[in-house]
Amino acid sequence: MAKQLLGKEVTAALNEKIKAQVAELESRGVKPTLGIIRVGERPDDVSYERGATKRCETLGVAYEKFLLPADVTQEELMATLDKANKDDNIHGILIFRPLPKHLDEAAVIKALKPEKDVDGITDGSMVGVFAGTKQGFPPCTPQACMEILDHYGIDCTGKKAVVVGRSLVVGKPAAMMLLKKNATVTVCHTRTVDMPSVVKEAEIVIVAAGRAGVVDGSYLCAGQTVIDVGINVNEEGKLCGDVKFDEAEPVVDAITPVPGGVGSVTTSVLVGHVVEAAARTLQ
Ligand SMILES: NC(=O)C1=CN([C@@H]2O[C@H](COP(=O)(O)OP(=O)(O)OC[C@H]3O[C@@H](n4cnc5c(N)ncnc54)[C@H](OP(=O)(O)O)[C@@H]3O)[C@@H](O)[C@H]2O)C=CC1
Ligand SMILES: Nc1nc(=O)c2c([nH]1)NC[C@@H]1CN(c3ccc(C(=O)N[C@@H](CCC(=O)O)C(=O)O)cc3)C=[N+]21
Repeated sequence: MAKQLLGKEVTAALNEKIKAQVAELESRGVKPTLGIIRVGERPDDVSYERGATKRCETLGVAYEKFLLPADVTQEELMATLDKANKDDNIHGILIFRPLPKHLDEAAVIKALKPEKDVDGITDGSMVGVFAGTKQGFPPCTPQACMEILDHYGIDCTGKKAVVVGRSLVVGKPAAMMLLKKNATVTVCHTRTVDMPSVVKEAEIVIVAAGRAGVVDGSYLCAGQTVIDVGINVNEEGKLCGDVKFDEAEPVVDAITPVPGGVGSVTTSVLVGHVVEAAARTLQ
């Protein structure tokens, strides 16, 4: 039976640190505040927003929502972003993605102030992850994966790691972060040949494909740590990951559940970035 790597154990430690920083900032007259820009009502945007705002509330961080209709024009969206960029009382900005197809996402990302890029989507933040320099913030989800590994003392040095997925939000930055931790990293995607044997070779597996059950028991073996990033809704309307948990759990050493794993750590990391962005304005 695998050890379960629980988000709430990881967030407990993170949250204490964040609360202390919030108290310190408040004593200096700063209330850390997150600006949330949401276009339309996509269910996964709404559920991420719910998780993020709840986390803000429990940690004493304020938030302001900018809700725009799904058919908003590029000009209106840019004007909203400009307002949030210029507002000194907003320290971090979260823009849900992907944006509806009629909008120019690249132009929106370009316009976001790097200091407020708490979700790590600007080019500057990416350079930070890839070159190891400190600008912007690392994307929250892959950072949450690293927080889980760190919290449970899972050392990556010299280990074989596989990342399933190569998106700019999760897969690619996760691979860079594992590399920084001295793992030997392989990245799988839809064109990978014989994925089961590639994944089976790894000691650390991060799965971010966005397909329920894409990794089953045939990919896994004893000795592995599995981090399941996927958030999918199954036929019964329940949240489930990209890994077949029932097949993985009896086999591997350690695994994150969905829900209760990466997702809950992601929101703490996000709020931590807002607090850090607020602190940087005082430096
Ligand atoms: N826990 C959290 O906080 C968060 C969770 N998520 C979840 O993580 C998952 C991934 O998100 P995201 O990276 O944005 O998704 P994308 O759809 O942008 O990327 C998915 C990646 O997985 C690869 N992939 C898809 N299917 C397969 C397959 N059958 N075999 C191998 N590779 C495959 C794709 O390959 P190719 O490039 O070849 O198409 C692509 O690189 C989603 O379930 C999302 O909901 C996302 C953000 C935050
Ligand atoms: N710029 C941007 N960054 C994102 O990271 C991003 C995005 N846009 N658009 C939408 C997707 C989807 N996504 C979710 C994250 C958590 C839950 C979720 O359900 N979280 C639960 C916990 C789930 C669990 O415990 O695993 C919670 O926080 O309470 C859902 C969806 C982020 N995304």
